[in-house]
Amino acid sequence: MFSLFKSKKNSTDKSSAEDNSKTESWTSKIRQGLARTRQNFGKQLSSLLSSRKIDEALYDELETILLTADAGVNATNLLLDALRKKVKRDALNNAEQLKEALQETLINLLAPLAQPLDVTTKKPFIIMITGVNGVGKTTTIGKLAHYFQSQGKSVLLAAGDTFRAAAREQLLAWGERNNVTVIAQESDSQKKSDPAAVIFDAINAAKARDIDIVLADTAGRLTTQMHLMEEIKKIKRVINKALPDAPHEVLLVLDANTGQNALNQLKAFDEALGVSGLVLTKLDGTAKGGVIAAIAAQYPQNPPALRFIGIGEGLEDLRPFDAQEFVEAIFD
Ligand SMILES: Nc1nc2c(ncn2[C@@H]2O[C@H](COP(=O)(O)OP(=O)(O)OP(=O)(O)O)[C@@H](O)[C@H]2O)c(=O)[nH]1
Repeated sequence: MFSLFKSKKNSTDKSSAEDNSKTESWTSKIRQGLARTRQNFGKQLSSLLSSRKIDEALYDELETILLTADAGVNATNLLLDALRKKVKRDALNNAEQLKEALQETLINLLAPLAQPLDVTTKKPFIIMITGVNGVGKTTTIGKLAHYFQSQGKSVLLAAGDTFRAAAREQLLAWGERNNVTVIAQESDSQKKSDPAAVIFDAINAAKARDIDIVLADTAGRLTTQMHLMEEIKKIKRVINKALPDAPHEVLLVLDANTGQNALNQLKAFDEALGVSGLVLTKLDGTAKGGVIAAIAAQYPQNPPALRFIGIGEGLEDLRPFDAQEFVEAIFD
């Protein structure tokens, strides 16, 4: 009894130690991933806030810093208004207090975006991945599959990007390495590519194999390519035929480098498909992580669910979005 208890305790200690080291490694990873934004935004802030009194000139400079970090006009105004109120209410009078107040204001703005994806409500849980060309859809699918597998879920991939041959190969290679089934059409150039049919087959395979999650890739498309926007609507309809009430999640992948244009992409894909969640990729490649604030401020009443953020090309470089963790990582 005692030894059982002891061994259990040891294993709990071990797993909590593992959890702690995982958290720590993610914390340092996210700091590293967001280094550019921190160097741009955090450093400018630090120099602005060091040894300055809180006056109109400081607010003006802060406005410029937020705008250059791609926070956009709405988010910048919201943040500055909230900050002014806080300064007044709490009678803040030094830069260090202002910095803390800004962190808090930012966390308040971003926190509503943090809505984790619950994949346990359906089985198989069908996730359709969309977005414009090159934003990182296929890479995100590899990372998501890795993430869900690490949570003990079984995953099946549908190579629905039949347009770009490399996307199919990318998924197949990933599936082979990680022992995940990938449903793809045969690489027979004579055959007409039909992304909807590939995803339809994948859903049936997932049902037959009792798989937890299907990740369906789709080809990149510009929102102005009307025929391709019609095609993606059709893919969604076909998914729904394969499994009523699916897809359970329409994930729009946005590249953090696209700045304010991300808002236009969100609007257009949402109108076409009804987007239920976002992934913001390549935050490591940009000094302008402020786009996240722009997304939050665009829909203050009904903020979109930012499910995951991508901070690198590696399999581990994707995590659920956490507002506090993010804000702490962009401050010096
Ligand atoms: N630095 C960095 N690179 C990323 C990230 N996510 C994806 N990439 C890179 O972005 C490039 C495009 O990624 P893909 O996954 O092929 O993009 P896609 O959206 O599937 O592309 P299309 O199918 O052509 O629309 C690749 O070189 C990826 O390695 C990220 O979070 N950080």
